[in-house]
Amino acid sequence: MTAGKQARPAATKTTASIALTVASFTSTQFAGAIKIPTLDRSHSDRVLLREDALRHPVGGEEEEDDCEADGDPEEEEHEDLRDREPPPDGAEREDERHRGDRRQDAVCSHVRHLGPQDHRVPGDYGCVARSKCSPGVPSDMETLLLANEDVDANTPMAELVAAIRDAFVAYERGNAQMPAKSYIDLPQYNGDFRSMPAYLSTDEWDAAGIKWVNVHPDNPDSFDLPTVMGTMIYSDPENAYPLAIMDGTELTMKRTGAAAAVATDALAVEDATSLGIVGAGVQSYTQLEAISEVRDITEVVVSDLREERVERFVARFGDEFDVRGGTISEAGHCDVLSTVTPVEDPIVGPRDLGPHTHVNAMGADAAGKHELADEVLLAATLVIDDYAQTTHSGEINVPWSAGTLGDDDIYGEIGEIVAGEKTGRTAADDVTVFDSTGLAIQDVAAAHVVYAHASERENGTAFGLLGV
Ligand SMILES: NC(=O)C1=CN([C@@H]2O[C@H](COP(=O)(O)OP(=O)(O)OC[C@H]3O[C@@H](n4cnc5c(N)ncnc54)[C@H](O)[C@@H]3O)[C@@H](O)[C@H]2O)C=CC1
Ligand SMILES: CC(=O)C(=O)O
Repeated sequence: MTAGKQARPAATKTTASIALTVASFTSTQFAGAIKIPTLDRSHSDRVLLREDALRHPVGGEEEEDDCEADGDPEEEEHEDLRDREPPPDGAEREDERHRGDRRQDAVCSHVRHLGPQDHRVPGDYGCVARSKCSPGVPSDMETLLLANEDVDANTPMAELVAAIRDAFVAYERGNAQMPAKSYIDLPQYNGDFRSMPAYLSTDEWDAAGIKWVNVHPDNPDSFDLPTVMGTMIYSDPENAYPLAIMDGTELTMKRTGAAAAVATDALAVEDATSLGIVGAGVQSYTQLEAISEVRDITEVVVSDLREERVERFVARFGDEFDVRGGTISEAGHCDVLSTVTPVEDPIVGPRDLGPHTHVNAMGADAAGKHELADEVLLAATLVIDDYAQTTHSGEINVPWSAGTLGDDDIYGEIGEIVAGEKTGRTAADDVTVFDSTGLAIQDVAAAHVVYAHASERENGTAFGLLGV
């Protein structure tokens, strides 16, 4: 065990969050974040637009009376397994979409550029959009339907990584409510459903929602569908209005990559330049996209049982990185390794890793899944995302249930590190492991980013879901 490693039992979790975790495996905590501006001026102040701050350096007090966004939040195009065309620029898609006039009034607002007193690190999103509308009787409210391409086009990765970091901090400080992920197991279909509700409050915004998501590993071969598909409902925490319904599939890919990036930033060697990926499926793409935001990755080694997946990955990133297929051990000897497979028998042993490799163990997110050999977990500085979820369904769930690995072997939660309560990698650390199960607060934070940009750019389709 690495010097300085400490136990991280559940009992040390903040009272509010652990109480909810233990008390409820059903979804009762709803509500979302970005505000319907017609209702409340103060709440609409919380819509955060990082790009605007990039256009207007911190320090200005300038105010504008419109909320047009002229930036493209994600220049980089992204492909998924289903060969979709890269999304057009969101601003250019406006004409293609139905849009209610009243929603334009509701969405539009006023952009206040942050002064120095507003600047904060981490998670500096820049400026704050707010409504110029007065509070009033709720009427003509509409819900924004955001399809896959809308989510993709409105999720700038650097901003998402910052938002996920903030979400981990909020959770650590007890400013989030997140029942543990609940599962509906469907062994007859080799799959399951999960419900993932959360509310979180950062220094500058609060947000809430729920993701309904599945894992069906046979889907690609049997139905030409992704293994993981999700639907996200993003609601106003103040009045519970459903602000948006968005594709949770793309959202999951992005926020899973962003979580790995936050952990990599905290735990990988500073000068990491190489990334290995084991499992070249849907989630693998955003591992590279996100991790390259926090380290100067130049070399990538990707490993998969299926050669066509490796080839596809190499084709996607070959122009940007020195990327090649390789063995698990070659991938594991990179500075950073992300494992994103659904295996139940470990495929990464101690000899497959370099002396200082940081491993993002992303694939194990259900009871029985297990990618890394127990020897790796026991020798590593082991960081988890959430005690209740990782002991139930994360990378450690199998050895923890067997008693092979105990609480004393867990160094801490990622929130403790990014909140500054525990140190990240030190010179004494060898292999580090981040055990990610995927937290609902990640989805809510990601939805917050998507909704802010999509509504600002008037992307998506607004419709009167509730008729109020
Ligand atoms: N931690 C988190 O937040 C999340 C975790 N996941 C989990 O990540 C895993 C991957 O998800 P997707 O990429 O969506 O699935 P996918 O089905 O698209 O990709 C999985 C890949 O793993 C490969 N693979 C399977 N066994 C392998 C082995 N022994 N060696 C090398 N490669 C192997 C498959 O050929 C496939 O290319 C799943 O277990 C999923 O449940 C998914 C989303 C979020
Ligand atoms: C699939 C899953 O468990 C997640 O999105 O966290």
